[in-house]
Amino acid sequence: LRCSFEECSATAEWLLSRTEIRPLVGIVCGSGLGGLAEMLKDQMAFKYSDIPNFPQSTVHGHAGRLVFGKLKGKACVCMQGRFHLYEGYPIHKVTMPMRIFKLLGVETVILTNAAGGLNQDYKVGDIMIIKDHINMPGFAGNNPLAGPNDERFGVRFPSMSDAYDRELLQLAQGVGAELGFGDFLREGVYCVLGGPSFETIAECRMMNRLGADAVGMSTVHEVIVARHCGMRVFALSLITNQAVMDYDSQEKANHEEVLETGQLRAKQLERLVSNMVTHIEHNNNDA
Ligand SMILES: O=P(O)(O)O[C@@H]1C[C@H](O)[C@@H](CO)O1
Ligand SMILES: Nc1nc2[nH]cnc2c(=O)[nH]1
Repeated sequence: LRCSFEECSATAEWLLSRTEIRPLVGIVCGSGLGGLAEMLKDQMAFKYSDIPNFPQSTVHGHAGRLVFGKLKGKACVCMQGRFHLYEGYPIHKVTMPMRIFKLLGVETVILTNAAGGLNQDYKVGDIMIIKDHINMPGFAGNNPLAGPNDERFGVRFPSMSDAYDRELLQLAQGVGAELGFGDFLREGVYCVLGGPSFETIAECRMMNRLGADAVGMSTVHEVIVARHCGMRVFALSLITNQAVMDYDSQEKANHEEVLETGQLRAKQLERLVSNMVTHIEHNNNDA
């Protein structure tokens, strides 16, 4: 079976036998946002290539390491590099790390990504808290839960109307306001596409009309699998570029700009995430 319970358990046990850290929070770093992992203290890092059954990172800006450590005293695990559909991985491989998180004991997942801004009020450098998503590959049947369902992970038909935890969203708003980030902190809808080509002008206009505020190539698949197995989810997008909506514009989306904007806002993003982590409540606080 693809990414079966047994396969995921073997990977989780391999990791648990090599570190004493028992993470309650799992973090995923988006393009150019790998600095988040560097915040962890008492680090223990594994290269993806050394972890049994783990995919490899192939994208510039995604280091390919799983880092365990403490963030302000809280045990965390951080993916420094994620997997995308356009790398050629089947969708269940893209999301497999969420099941590993679950089997490591993670209760809360924090996902980050770099995204293009569709909302005309957004500026490059804005941080958008994701309140909901539009799953374009899902419309075409490409859902990470397609195939036989293993009840040990979750139910056949999981709800997605509560995908993004509202308490965590409130917490992020509060922490953001305390840090003085109000001017560039937003809340909106993220739309995922398969990539790797960036979208056309007509596609951007369409998504905007459909209610999307930002567009990207990740996160949603991971959210679905994380929710399926009962972890709480918080996600945010760094708006690294304005989606091109106008035929008179000479702008063109490019990955270099995405990584550069990541660097500009990295420190603020790290502060937002680390301050949030200190406030997250867990059922099991003995790790
Ligand atoms: O992993 P994320 O979603 O942050 O990466 C985005 C989407 C593409 O992988 C890349 C495009 O620049 O950034
Ligand atoms: N699809 C998509 N992904 C992105 N990641 C960062 N910027 C963009 C963008 O404009 N479009």
